[in-house]
Amino acid sequence: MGIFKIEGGISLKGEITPQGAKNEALQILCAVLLTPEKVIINNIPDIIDINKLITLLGNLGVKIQKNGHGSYTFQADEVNIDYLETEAFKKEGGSLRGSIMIVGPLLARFGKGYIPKPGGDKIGRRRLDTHFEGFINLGAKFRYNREDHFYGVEANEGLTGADMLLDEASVTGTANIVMAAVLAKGVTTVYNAACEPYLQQLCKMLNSMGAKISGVGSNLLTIEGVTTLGGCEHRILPDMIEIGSWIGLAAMTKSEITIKNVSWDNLGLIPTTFRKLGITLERRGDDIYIPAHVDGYEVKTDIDGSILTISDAPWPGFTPDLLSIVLVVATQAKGDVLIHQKMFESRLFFVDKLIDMGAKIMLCDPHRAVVMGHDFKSQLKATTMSSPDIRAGISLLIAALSAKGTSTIQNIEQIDRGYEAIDERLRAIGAKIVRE
Ligand SMILES: CC(=O)N[C@H]1[C@@H](OP(=O)(O)OP(=O)(O)OC[C@H]2O[C@@H](n3ccc(=O)[nH]c3=O)[C@H](O)[C@@H]2O)O[C@H](CO)[C@@H](O)[C@@H]1O
Ligand SMILES: C=C(OP(=O)(O)O)C(=O)O
Repeated sequence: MGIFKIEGGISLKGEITPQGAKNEALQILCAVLLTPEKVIINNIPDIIDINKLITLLGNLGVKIQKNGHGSYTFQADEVNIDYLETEAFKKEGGSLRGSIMIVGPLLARFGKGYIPKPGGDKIGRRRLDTHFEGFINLGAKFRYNREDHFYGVEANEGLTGADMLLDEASVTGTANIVMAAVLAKGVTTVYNAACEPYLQQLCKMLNSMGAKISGVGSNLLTIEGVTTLGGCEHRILPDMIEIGSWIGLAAMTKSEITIKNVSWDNLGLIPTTFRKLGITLERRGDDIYIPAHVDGYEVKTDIDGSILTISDAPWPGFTPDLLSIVLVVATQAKGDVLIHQKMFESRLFFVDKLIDMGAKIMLCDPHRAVVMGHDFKSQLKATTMSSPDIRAGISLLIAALSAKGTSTIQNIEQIDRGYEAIDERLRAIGAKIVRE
């Protein structure tokens, strides 16, 4: 397993361009299974999770052609559905969270879809009930093999549209159900649908392939089933979680950074939330300019003077994937912040490492931590740490870049899962980071 050695306490300067969005790309790649025609996808990030999914599509018989950096053509005209029954699939298929979204398209097009219990971050319980309840509503039969944690759905007679109210606004669950419903007979309505830009992009892509989805961007989707879908060309949005990571990095290292081509209109509450921490962000065209915060940043309290709380919520609420980054940035703010991670119960435990580095954090319970900012009066101290999940990993990396001395981060595959060539890109703006 690789490590990063990071010499901290150095201000960075320059421009950084976000990669394509990991969580959108996972949905979009699964959607290529819905048509025998060619689908061109641009701005695909070159990261471990995405490359694993591309390999999985290849193993299923999808023809894959690389057109250039981040651009691929896929053609699923000879899908080998029997691959789903192989030992190789049982081993590989569950190695990332995103692979769960092959089930909806396969069920819709071939009448069956199987998946081993998917992997992804160990950040708490990650149920799949919403996905499978959705498929059952469309007429599929559910099979679960408890021994080897193998899930399956079958619909020999095809799928039929239905009205459904999801038990929670699951991101991958909504994507899976939508991809099944586009080829079902009749009309499906999905209420309490997730509506992140990832899903809006998926629906736009499916509509450009001939699907009939309305309500895109809302929590009520109406899907009129069609019999076939055709090819298309799609471009993935910049990764909003990466953008948030760079905002946090800039503030915490007092760096002047411009984040290029961020697609502002798709950032939701992200700029507002960082501004609540006292961080200055300027919109320059479609870029974000962050000046060097030489005098630090001061947390804004609520109107009544009570302590600022930053919590996650389904879109258009603040994404849970940025709370670890907000937390690390708060360790150097002037003022206190309560971080409330509502969705996942094991995502805050990494604060132990920040406490070791000298941060003032009180973990109240698995969901809540109070951070008392140092206002740069005390610098974090370098240490050796291991990254438990992708976003904790980047947060620890940001902490290391701001800390005094040389830190070591182990288990960097966690970071590489979601951030493309992160060491190279950070070196380009002046970071002292080495991969060993
Ligand atoms: C590959 C991918 O796209 N992964 C993202 C996706 O995961 P994923 O699609 O797996 O996450 P879900 O949206 O299904 O749910 C995430 C967690 O939040 C809980 N929950 C969800 C909805 C809700 O209204 N209330 C609620 O409590 C669920 O029980 C679960 O524990 O969405 C998560 C939530 O934004 C993100 O952290 C992940 O990065
Ligand atoms: C939790 C995440 O990813 P995954 O759902 O793939 O584990 C994430 O992107 O922050």
